Amino acid sequence: MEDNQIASLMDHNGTLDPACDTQECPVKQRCQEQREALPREPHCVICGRYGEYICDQTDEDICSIECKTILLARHEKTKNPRLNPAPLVKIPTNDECFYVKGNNKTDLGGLTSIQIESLRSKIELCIKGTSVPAPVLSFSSCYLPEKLEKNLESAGYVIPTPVQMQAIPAALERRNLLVSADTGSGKTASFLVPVISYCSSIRLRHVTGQKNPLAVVLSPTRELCIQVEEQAKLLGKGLPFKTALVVGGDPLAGQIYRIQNGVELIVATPGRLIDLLTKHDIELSEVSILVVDEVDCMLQNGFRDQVMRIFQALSQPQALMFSATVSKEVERMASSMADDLIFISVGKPNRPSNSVKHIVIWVESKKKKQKLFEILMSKQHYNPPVVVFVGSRLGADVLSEAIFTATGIKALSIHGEKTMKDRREILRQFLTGEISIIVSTGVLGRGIDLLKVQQVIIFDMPNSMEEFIHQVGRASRMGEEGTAITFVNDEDKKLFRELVQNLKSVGAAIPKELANSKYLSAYGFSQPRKRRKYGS
Ligand SMILES: Nc1ncnc2c1ncn2[C@@H]1O[C@H](COP(=O)(O)OP(=O)(O)OP(=O)(O)O)[C@@H](O)[C@H]1O
Repeated sequence: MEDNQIASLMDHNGTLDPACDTQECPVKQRCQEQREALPREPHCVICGRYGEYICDQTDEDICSIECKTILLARHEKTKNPRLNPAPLVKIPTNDECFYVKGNNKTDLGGLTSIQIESLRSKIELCIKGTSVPAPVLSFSSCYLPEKLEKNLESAGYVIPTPVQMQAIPAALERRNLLVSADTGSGKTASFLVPVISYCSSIRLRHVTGQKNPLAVVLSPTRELCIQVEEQAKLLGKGLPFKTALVVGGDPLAGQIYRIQNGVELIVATPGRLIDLLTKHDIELSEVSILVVDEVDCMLQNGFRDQVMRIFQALSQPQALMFSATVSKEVERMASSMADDLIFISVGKPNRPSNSVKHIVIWVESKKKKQKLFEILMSKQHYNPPVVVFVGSRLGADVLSEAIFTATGIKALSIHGEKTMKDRREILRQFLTGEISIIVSTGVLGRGIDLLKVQQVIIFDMPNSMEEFIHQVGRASRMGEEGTAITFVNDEDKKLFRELVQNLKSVGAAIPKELANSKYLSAYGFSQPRKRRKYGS
């Protein structure tokens, strides 16, 4: 090894190697020679192994000369993106043939920095953070395991969506991310692709030993967890990638058994995961990625303490945080949780989806049912399958029965009081077209990919504009057109200001009762003042 290479690597104690005070232990040349990091030890910023050394030029933790070279090349590339990507390295595997460049790094796809900026602006990508990798135009530029690429293709994912173009390469570089993108824009695969890629590459490198979980996805509802786990299974098919679902309602024993038999990913609701960790011996010390889906909801009172407990129980995992609605407050909390965070936002943040046609109807509470029945019986306005959102569990049960009695259309209700078995069965019937109307509380409001939903009816306005945006988002996935019909009256006055702003931003008509409401100005929204002329 060159003297200057040795001199340019420092271990964390300021000596050459922490394992011995003498210079007998040579500096590790190759990343494969380095061991995995133990809890609370530094991680190599390139490959995630034990970050035994500090790079003298960047002050970052690295495990070997090899990773230092990649790190410096990466810095160089950010300064000069025209440089050629490093050559491909083929690594031998068991049943899986997959290629990595360096250590699963993405390349710049030959794009110049001007092209990168122009691409970002075309797909309305807004980035905050340092050394952000370039977006990719295809999944193949990410050097994913071959089988993962095939699975993406089989799932119909031909090209990445805008959020995937930027979030996947950044996550593959093991960066902490906060991502805000429209409902239905493909955020789930934005985190699952890097998770599956990371987990399977670790397993392919270390074929023996205990298979402790390597990644955790936290989601607020059981339905969402089920959906994420199903998508993870689909995309991870044929790879060394097993999943465990940890949610309330399903027997705990089965969940523990599955984890103890070796899984790569746990998809969990926070409460149930804490339950599992406190009462049972589940080893999470190897978890290197924590995904917090619906992060705005997860950092609110109620979930925040649980999420923070899980985060602190892990050893400095890479944090990937996603939602369609990310406020400044969430941005601040996320930055305090994760170092050197990249904030990616796609499109106009915190706005209802543009692909949804909005119809807002002013209707007094006691007339809402009648109005709903009229819509459901009108050939022109009823566009099944439909999700009707209401504010309470009882309301959901009562309304679903009333719909059947008044219109003859079978409707089922779904809410947190129903058993997991019932909730699964109702979703199954809905997805297979056996029933065309679901009346739901907020449980289906977030994330659930009700693929064929054409119409959402917001019967009761939710408590916040964020929830409204998520509920409306169920009507349109991947830019397909859908309709959201919202009932509004004076009982929703607290949301008038934000509602009007949001509706204006997507060009929706505003009912005159809402536009002229005294509560608009009472809650701080007023018409622009006429300019007064001075001096005449
Ligand atoms: N690259 C892609 N090509 C084609 N379809 C895709 C692609 N990525 C995702 N999809 C599909 O788009 C739909 C919406 O994706 P997804 O559920 O991940 O949206 P989301 O952004 O998480 O929405 P929400 O905020 O509502 O949770 C899904 O049916 C998914 O299978």
